[in-house]
Amino acid sequence: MSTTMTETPKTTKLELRTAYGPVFRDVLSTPPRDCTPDEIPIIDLSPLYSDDLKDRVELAKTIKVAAVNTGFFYIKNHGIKEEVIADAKKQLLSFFKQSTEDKMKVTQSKSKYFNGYKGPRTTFISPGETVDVKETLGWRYSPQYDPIPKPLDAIPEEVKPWIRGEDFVWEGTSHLPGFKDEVLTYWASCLTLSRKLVKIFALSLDLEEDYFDSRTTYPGADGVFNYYPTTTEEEKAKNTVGLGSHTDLQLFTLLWQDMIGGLQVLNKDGQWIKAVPVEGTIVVNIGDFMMRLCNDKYKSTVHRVFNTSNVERVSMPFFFGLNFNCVEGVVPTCTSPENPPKYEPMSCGDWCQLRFKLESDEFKKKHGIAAQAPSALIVAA
Ligand SMILES: O=C(O)CCC(=O)C(=O)O
Ligand SMILES: [Fe+2]
Repeated sequence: MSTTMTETPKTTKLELRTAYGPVFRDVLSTPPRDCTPDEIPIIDLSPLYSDDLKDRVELAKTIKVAAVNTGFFYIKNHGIKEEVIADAKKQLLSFFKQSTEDKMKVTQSKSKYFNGYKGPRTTFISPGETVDVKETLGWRYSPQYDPIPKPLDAIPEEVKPWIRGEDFVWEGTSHLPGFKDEVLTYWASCLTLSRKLVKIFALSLDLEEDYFDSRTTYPGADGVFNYYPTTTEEEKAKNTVGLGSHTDLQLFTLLWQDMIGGLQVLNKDGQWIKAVPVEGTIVVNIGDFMMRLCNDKYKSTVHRVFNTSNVERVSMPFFFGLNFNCVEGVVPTCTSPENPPKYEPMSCGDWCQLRFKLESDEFKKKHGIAAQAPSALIVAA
């Protein structure tokens, strides 16, 4: 006897942290699989550099398709030189290979604005998963390093309180030859590319191409180095994350990842898919603030990292957003009487600050001891 039954796929609830409190997503229990080219396409960015508006509009259409679909895509021919990336990666390794004592010279506890070093297993981005195994070094926007020169005596008063870069990151790494120079060269290249790419995003949302230009003069431009050590057998058995499930906060992220793999993306069906490394590309993903601006038309996609390989993995994300003092709600082309704004205007700076603070407060609450001793291994999560 045979019976036909349609099996409903099993799902679990994934809790995500947002500045407004937890939200939940249904996730299929089927194991992660490689992404298809439709889900995370490789987009040739050459038209970004074309003088012909038609080319740029075509590119905007392609990006729009990816942005409404998974919210993740790879870019090739992006214009950032291979040697700039290689130098940054070399500096990343020279930083993380130091002794804990040397890394702690730039500990994030010295920072007012979440700059600096966070040791392994000291963050906890996803409430329902384990602590994050990764180590991180972060630095934020400083006008003196902007590739578009900014006379420091002409910074508008309303912008000043929102400048988040802090010099202790460069002072505490000055013993590493070429570090500041090569890291900032990479950061400046990411910033230049982002300012070009945001124009394409503007076109894709039927805005004037220069809509975001005046809104990104002193932008959110956070550089991060991530180092994922190998996970122990015990950690693997506990499904320990390199970096737990989260969305990024700003307009979009440029994410350079090495060839080790481990990045996973939650697709529209709630299936985890692997964003397999593609040589010569950078991953782009949409952040929460973009999703707010376009009234959910583009998705801020959940992603996470597992380093289950037997070697270290590194990545270099760059988070790009509006001027932190810029208060912005849903843009005019993304709302109508039938589609009223779902979000109140808010400054990008407040939005980021709210969530960073929430994450660090919750870590301290749940893992108080480890928070005081950042290099400590967490035994019970
Ligand atoms: O390491 C990666 O591939 C992803 C990093 C990431 O998602 C982040 O730092 O926000
Ligand atoms: Fe991320």
